[in-house]
Amino acid sequence: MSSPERSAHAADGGGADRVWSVDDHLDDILRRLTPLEPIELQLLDAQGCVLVEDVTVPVALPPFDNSSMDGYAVRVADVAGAGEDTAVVLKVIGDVAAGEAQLPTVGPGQAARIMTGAPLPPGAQAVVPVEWTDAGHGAGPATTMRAHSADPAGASGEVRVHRPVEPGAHVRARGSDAPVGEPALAAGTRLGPPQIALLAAIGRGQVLVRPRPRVVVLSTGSELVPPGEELGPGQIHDSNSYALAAAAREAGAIAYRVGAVADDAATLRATIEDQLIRADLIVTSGGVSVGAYDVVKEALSELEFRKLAMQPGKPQGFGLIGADRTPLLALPGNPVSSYVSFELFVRPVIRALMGLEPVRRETVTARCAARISGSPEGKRQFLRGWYEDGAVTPVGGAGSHLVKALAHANALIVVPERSTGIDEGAEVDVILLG
Ligand SMILES: Nc1nc2c(c(=O)[nH]1)N[C@H]1C(S)=C(S)[C@@H](COP(=O)(O)OP(=O)(O)OC[C@H]3O[C@@H](n4cnc5c(N)ncnc54)[C@H](O)[C@@H]3O)O[C@H]1N2
Ligand code: MOO
Repeated sequence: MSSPERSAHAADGGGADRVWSVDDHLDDILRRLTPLEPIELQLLDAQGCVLVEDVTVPVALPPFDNSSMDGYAVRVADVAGAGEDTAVVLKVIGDVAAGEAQLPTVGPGQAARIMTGAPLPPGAQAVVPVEWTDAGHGAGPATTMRAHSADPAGASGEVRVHRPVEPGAHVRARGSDAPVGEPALAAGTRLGPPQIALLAAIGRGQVLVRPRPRVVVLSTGSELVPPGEELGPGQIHDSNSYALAAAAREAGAIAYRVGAVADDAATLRATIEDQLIRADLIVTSGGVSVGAYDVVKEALSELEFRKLAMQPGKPQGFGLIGADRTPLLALPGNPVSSYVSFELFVRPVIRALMGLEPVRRETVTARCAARISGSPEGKRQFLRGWYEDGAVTPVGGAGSHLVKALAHANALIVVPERSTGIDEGAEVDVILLG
């Protein structure tokens, strides 16, 4: 936080007239949250979640010595003298396919056909790839084995081996990936596809994680109609509930979008109370300013409604509601304001509930490709921009109704409280979106 902001905040003191800085508002919200209780989830349901247990390897990975090639399991001494012109002839005693439980024993002068992933049979010490043999066909070097169904006799007869092998060649030793008892994943690890692969490989069907928060999103406004429906006089399409639900999902939450609620405090209150049963977090848009129809304020008097030193996103509401003290963030209704507010406050809340760090998006420094002017002094302004190759170009103006420009931006340009603009070519902080 910059020092001018601190002093602005200090000057405001506490109380209802206090103007909150962006950082103080977020810190205050985060301070009043507790991460969700860990639960056991099936592996795929745990994707993206944070592990809260240390997982150790219960069975060796791989669990048995197995072949890394399609070929022949052999005794090393038998093929020591094999060469291009001095093929060694071995008796083929059977097939070992992946999943085979009954293994033939490979004796001196013998070989077993073996497939990738199949257990190395007793007696064998290495695998000769099929390309180093005649595959049992009596001709020159083979490139492949014929399918067992087309060539069942290939599992018997003789094979000519053209090259020697070292002990352990083309064999993946038991425990060579992870021995029994070794730490597999530590508590605090976020489970992406590779971590899920490891958990599945070591046989874990479910794991203890912090779950994804269930986020109920609802918009308020009697002017709102869903996309897909015709607009009547004075009506607009509800874009916020869609944007916020999409953003919640992208942040890792399970989002439930509730249709727009009309500007009626009793209806809004009843709708929110109905939703509490399935909510770890409620996000509303609209109805938090100073108008006569600003129903969120009216319906949710237990929330704290604040003015923030930011643009867009000045009016914000926050509180814990219902018996379970469910956090509720009431965002302003202007579409850009609600989205920017989501990025700055709701996304960190979702991540904090999931135990994910860092909770804030990455900020980089960029060269400003065009002059920015008219930023409100004393407020942190978040302009939409396109960031590429270390430079950022403003997209659209500062208006908090400019949804199209928002859709063509990939970053938020942060104009600090002390500045009223940014010179072309000057350095500026940029929050990267997506
Ligand atoms: N006299 C004042 N008026 C306003 C102030 C102020 O300080 N004094 N603050 C302005 C600022 S800043 C903002 S932001 C807005 C916030 O107002 P609300 O949160 O009460 O939002 P609404 O009035 O419900 O709507 C504002 C605007 O956004 C449109 N909207 C609302 N919901 C949606 C939606 N789901 N999808 C698309 N568009 C939506 C709505 O139609 C309005 O145009 O207040 C300023 N006013
Ligand atoms: O502060 Mo409002 O959020 O500009 O549009």
